[in-house]
Amino acid sequence: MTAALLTEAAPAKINLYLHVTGRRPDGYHLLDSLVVFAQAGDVLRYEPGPEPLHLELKGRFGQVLGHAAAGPDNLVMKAAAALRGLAGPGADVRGGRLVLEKNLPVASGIGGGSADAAAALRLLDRAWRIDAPQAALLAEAEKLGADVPVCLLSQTIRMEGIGETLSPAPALPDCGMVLVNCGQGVSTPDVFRRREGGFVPRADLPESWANAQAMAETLQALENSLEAPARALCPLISTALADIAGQPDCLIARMSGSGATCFGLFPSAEAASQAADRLADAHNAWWVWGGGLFHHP
Ligand SMILES: C[C@](O)(CO)[C@H](O)COP(=O)(O)OP(=O)(O)OC[C@H]1O[C@@H](n2ccc(N)nc2=O)[C@H](O)[C@@H]1O
Ligand SMILES: Nc1ncnc2c1ncn2[C@@H]1O[C@H](COP(=O)(O)OP(=O)(O)OP(=O)(O)O)[C@@H](O)[C@H]1O
Repeated sequence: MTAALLTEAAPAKINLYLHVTGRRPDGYHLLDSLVVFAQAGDVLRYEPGPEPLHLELKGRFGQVLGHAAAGPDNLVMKAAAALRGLAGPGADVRGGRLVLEKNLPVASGIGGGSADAAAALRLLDRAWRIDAPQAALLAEAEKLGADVPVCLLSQTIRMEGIGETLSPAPALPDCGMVLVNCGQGVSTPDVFRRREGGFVPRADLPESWANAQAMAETLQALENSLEAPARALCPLISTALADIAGQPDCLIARMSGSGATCFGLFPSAEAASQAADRLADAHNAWWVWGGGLFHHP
């Protein structure tokens, strides 16, 4: 198998809006969200070999997860273990080295760990010749985390239920995106626990938008229901949102997922990249990225 086939992108997930629409008896929250993926992401590589499967962490945020985090608790290794259970007689399950280039901040609302788990499912399904049906991969993804099914597909999609109900999204216009993370990890369960107030209805979306401006107008009327509790835990979210919104050409600034990463939408990838350069100059310890959306090959 060529190197290209043994490499998988794990793009960042961004919730353009996120409504908490209800709560299940087991405590999990029902959501309605428009999910897109950015060209920013982690990268997973696999070198098959005779030794037991193991994981190495590289990249700016590899250290944050720490050495111990390359063990069985890493979502990549959990995904590999789940995939072994799907292997039929024609499969060629091997050991070897997985290398995770961790470019995305950890516990940051852009699904880094979920994207890594999804990338591991896609990559090892191919490399080990398991060729599992997509429904079987989605079922394993669901067990690994609420965001893993959407990350398995890594395409613009509407996400409902607790994350498992995926349906086609409106056609997106061309646009650019800036991502800003202040460096403070935010725990997803803590943010859900701190949420106050009632539930928010499912959004009413058009079939498509004529341009990024029109999409931003729709999003202005929607919300991220987790933004208030996340701001209470991490006040720098408010600074990040104000700084993104203050950039020329910014159409809207919002928080993704359970935070703390915030995004801004721009009319083009170029405008986003210029805004990112300015934001990075102003906050050189923060993680800042600007560019286009990820389109699944
Ligand atoms: C906030 C989002 O990022 C939006 O895309 C996701 O819903 C969170 O997805 P995730 O990080 O993969 O979440 P999981 O690892 O499955 O769950 C972490 C914790 O978040 C809470 N949780 C998560 C998803 C959900 N729909 N309702 C919840 O209440 C639960 O307390 C759960 O124990
Ligand atoms: N490969 C991984 N990358 C990042 N975190 C991982 C990984 N494997 C396990 N984890 C654990 O998962 C926790 C959540 O990290 P992650 O980066 O996925 O959160 P998040 O960006 O808030 O995700 P979401 O948007 O899905 O809520 C981390 O605190 C970490 O301990």
